[in-house]
Amino acid sequence: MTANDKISGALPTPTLHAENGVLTLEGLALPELAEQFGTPSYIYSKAALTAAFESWQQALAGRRALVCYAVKANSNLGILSVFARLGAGFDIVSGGELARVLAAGGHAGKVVFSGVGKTRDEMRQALKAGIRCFNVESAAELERLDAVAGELGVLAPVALRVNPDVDPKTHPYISTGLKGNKFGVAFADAQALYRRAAALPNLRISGIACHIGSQLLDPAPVAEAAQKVAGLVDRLADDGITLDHIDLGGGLGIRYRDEAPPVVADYLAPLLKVFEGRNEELYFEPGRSLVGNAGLLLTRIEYLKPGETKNFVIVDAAMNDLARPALYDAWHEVVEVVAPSTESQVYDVVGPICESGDFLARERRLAVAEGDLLAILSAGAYGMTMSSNYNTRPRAAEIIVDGGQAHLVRARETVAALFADEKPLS
Ligand SMILES: Cc1ncc(COP(=O)(O)O)c(C=O)c1O
Ligand SMILES: N[C@@H](CCCC[NH3+])C(=O)O
Repeated sequence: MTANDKISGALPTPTLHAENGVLTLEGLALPELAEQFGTPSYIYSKAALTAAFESWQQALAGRRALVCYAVKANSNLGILSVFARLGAGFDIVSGGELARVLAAGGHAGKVVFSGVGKTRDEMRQALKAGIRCFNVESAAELERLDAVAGELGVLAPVALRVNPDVDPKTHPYISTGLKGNKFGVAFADAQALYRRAAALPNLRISGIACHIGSQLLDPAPVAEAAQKVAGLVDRLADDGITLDHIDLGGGLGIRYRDEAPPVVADYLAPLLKVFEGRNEELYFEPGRSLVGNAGLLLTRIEYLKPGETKNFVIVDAAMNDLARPALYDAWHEVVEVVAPSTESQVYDVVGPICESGDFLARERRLAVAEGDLLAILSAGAYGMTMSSNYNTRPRAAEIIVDGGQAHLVRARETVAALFADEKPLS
């Protein structure tokens, strides 16, 4: 077995390699990045981000379509600027995300605004910026948007997010298109709501949207939802309501462990078949599939702690940095950054936070010693964006590597900054 084999087998990030027994991302050695930027740090590969975006664009070539990156997956300005330059649109769920997109050089005219709880302020902000479309999620929101647009003297472009009641066969916390979910308007109510929207003076009906869930590995439920939506679009046309776009949401899954998600072209094929011969522009809102495997979390081992029933590796990253394992029992591959020379043992990889749920991985065979580095893979999506300051832990630094250069795109937080806006009671 070579030193490289000892690090790992197939790595899910296309630009992550083992070279002479050391993990490198776009040719940059992870131990040197740890020296330069400290740990824990999120490290992303621009080439991997670009390749992921291009696979969407290639799969949609020849079709009028807009890929709106779902900002919630990773909202760092560096990441957003990469996608903005590649021509992406953006799917946002808050005024904060809109501000980020604009600060990163994204165009408001390519922004769609999803979410069930848009405030009046957020509506005003988005209308003034001139976003492409509001994905409206309830009757009450429709009325509010009409009123806010009326006050500003503008027309609000709208799509209704419909709930097609299709089972996406994913984790219950991240399925969004079933009847019991808070998202979207009931399919059966959609036609009447479109008629209502058409009667409101300050709305311009633009499209229809749906999103059934995340980490989808099977294209069939999405195609089923698309079929339902296409039927509804035809019934709306019979009512004299014509739509210029159909937004099919995000959801394509990635490989964390041994999943076999379809490549983008195979995921889209059954969907595109549904829309063959139709003229509506298609929008997509992928998040995870664009960033998930373009990033990793680099962490250093503080202690090895043999336990009574299990062994622990205590690292300097924790559930505040990467919440997915604690929240969903999600699996992230953990890899030694330097080919090990010691014997392996089975460990739980845990952080310093005072919660038994503070684990990053459980029951992993690792050959490690105090001070070694570990890479937690597939951490580019819903990693940093779901991080917190629990236990007054400053959040990690974020770095984008690009063709041999490493760019710090978010400095590590300082403890002082964490309570700068607080004061003791006088
Ligand atoms: C409306 C909407 N669009 C897009 C996404 C992005 O999903 P994913 O990261 O699974 O592609 C989500 C999250 O599930 C969402 O709720
Ligand atoms: N946060 C979830 C995905 C949520 C999708 C948002 N609609 C995850 O880490 O898998």
